[in-house]
Amino acid sequence: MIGIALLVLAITALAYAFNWIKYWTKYWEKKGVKCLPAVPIFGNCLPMVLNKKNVSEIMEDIYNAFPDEPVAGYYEFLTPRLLIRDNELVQKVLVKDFGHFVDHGFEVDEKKNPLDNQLFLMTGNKWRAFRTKMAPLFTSGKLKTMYDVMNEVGNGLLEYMDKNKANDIDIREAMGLFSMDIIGSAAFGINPAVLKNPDSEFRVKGKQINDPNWRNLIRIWFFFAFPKFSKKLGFSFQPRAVTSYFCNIIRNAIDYRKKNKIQRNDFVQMMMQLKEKGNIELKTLDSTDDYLKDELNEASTEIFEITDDVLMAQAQSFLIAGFEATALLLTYAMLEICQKPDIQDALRKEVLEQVKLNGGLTYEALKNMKYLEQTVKETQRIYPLVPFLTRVCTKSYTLPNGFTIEKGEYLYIPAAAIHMDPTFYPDPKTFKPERFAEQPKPGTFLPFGEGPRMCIAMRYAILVIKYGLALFLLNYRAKLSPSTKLPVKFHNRAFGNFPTEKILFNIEKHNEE
Ligand code: HEM
Repeated sequence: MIGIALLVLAITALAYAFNWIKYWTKYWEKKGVKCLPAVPIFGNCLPMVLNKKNVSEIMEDIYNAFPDEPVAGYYEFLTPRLLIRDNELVQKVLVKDFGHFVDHGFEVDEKKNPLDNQLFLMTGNKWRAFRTKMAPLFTSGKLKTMYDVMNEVGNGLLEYMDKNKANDIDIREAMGLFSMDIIGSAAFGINPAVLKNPDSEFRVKGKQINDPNWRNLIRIWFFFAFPKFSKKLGFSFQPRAVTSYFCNIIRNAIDYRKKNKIQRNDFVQMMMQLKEKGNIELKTLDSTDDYLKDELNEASTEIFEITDDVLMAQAQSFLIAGFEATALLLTYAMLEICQKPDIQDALRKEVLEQVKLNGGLTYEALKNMKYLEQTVKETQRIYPLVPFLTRVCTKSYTLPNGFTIEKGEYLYIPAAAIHMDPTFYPDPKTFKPERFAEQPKPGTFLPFGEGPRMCIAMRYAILVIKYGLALFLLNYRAKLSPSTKLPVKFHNRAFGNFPTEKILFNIEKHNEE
């Protein structure tokens, strides 16, 4: 008898689950939004799970399937997301009508995981208050001060290259070490010196953060696929063991400065100053913050407490963001210029000219390197490290065609697919830095996002990348090692563009040619 009851219960539960899944995989069809067929449970992500396609390719398929639609439907496993296709609509969502799409749409439990209390994951007015206070870290004045420290790390990169020049050099490894030393020294005054000690614990832990192992993959999949459920499960956005290691290092740096009364114009200093204030009052905006100008009208007197935890969350997220993103971009830029000697020559010519005009590889010299800047942009177009932007609708919004995006619906902006659209970038697969001699159309170039929520550290990242490339080109010529497997393949199961194999190159010092 009990057996039969259990069987009936199980069948009923299965029927409910099946109906629920069916309901969700028809979400967009019911709203009249076109989409490619979705598989129960996996939505449109089955090719990613089966290691057949990465997320950029899946989104590109949907983007290309509906060329006349402003939006298309996408299912991230069981979560329906709206893909914004039309570039004018992209611009509205990110900039003009930002007030309807303020948040990134990740669900975190800050009480369980205090380190998730970071700017990228913050929402609403709290985000606005912290963004306003943190933006001044990246003004030209601050970047110039950081640049002096970067120059010291540059010597470390040259020593590393000299030491390894007889062998194949793993570009990602070299650029990863360089990026770590730069962010550690320039923003935190830590000097990890990983270029000298590539096997140090600092480097090993740093590498673990984005390692596409199963544990990391499942945690991140959950965040994207089941945002509310992952919050209930208390998942942390970053691997906890690694983040607590970096928190300890930052805490020690702060204590050391306090004890020895050391002052530096960097991120740690700004954190210490904020902490002394005790809270942030959200009334108006700093004049140095150029991203939030549209929002200036809204005066408010909300007060946000600045706890140790909230500062530590910002600090460790900055440190971690500084490790990998800049390193990968440098890697892909090198990959392209290694294969195109004419571009490499033109870049070196510009670097030499500017160094001569400015009396060295100065901040001003870098600012004037326009072809180098175009090369960085073209690299980001082809290899956007964040292949799609996320938003959640925070206030319902009606499109010109009458379709309404409801509050709480999740949105994706398929940056990688837009970057490969021949309407905006003719011959999109070919690497042509000159195409950026003209400004791209609004809403078509999104490597750092756009609008008030765009990458806060964009100018810092571009500075590091330009500096790393210029310094390298000034001293070395590079070509790909015959051991590098082309075309470079990317991890299908990760949410960023991570190469699956080493990209190796060989270098020659210019004065030795
Ligand atoms: C090449 C390097 C980098 C790339 C390509 C990149 C890209 C991005 C993108 C696409 C976003 C989301 C923008 C949006 O939703 O519109 C973002 C946000 C953010 N990035 Fe970066 N980033 C880079 C480096 C960095 C670095 C070095 C830091 C810290 C030092 C950093 C800190 C942040 C923060 C805090 C946010 C959240 C901003 C907010 O929500 O207000 N990024 N970044």
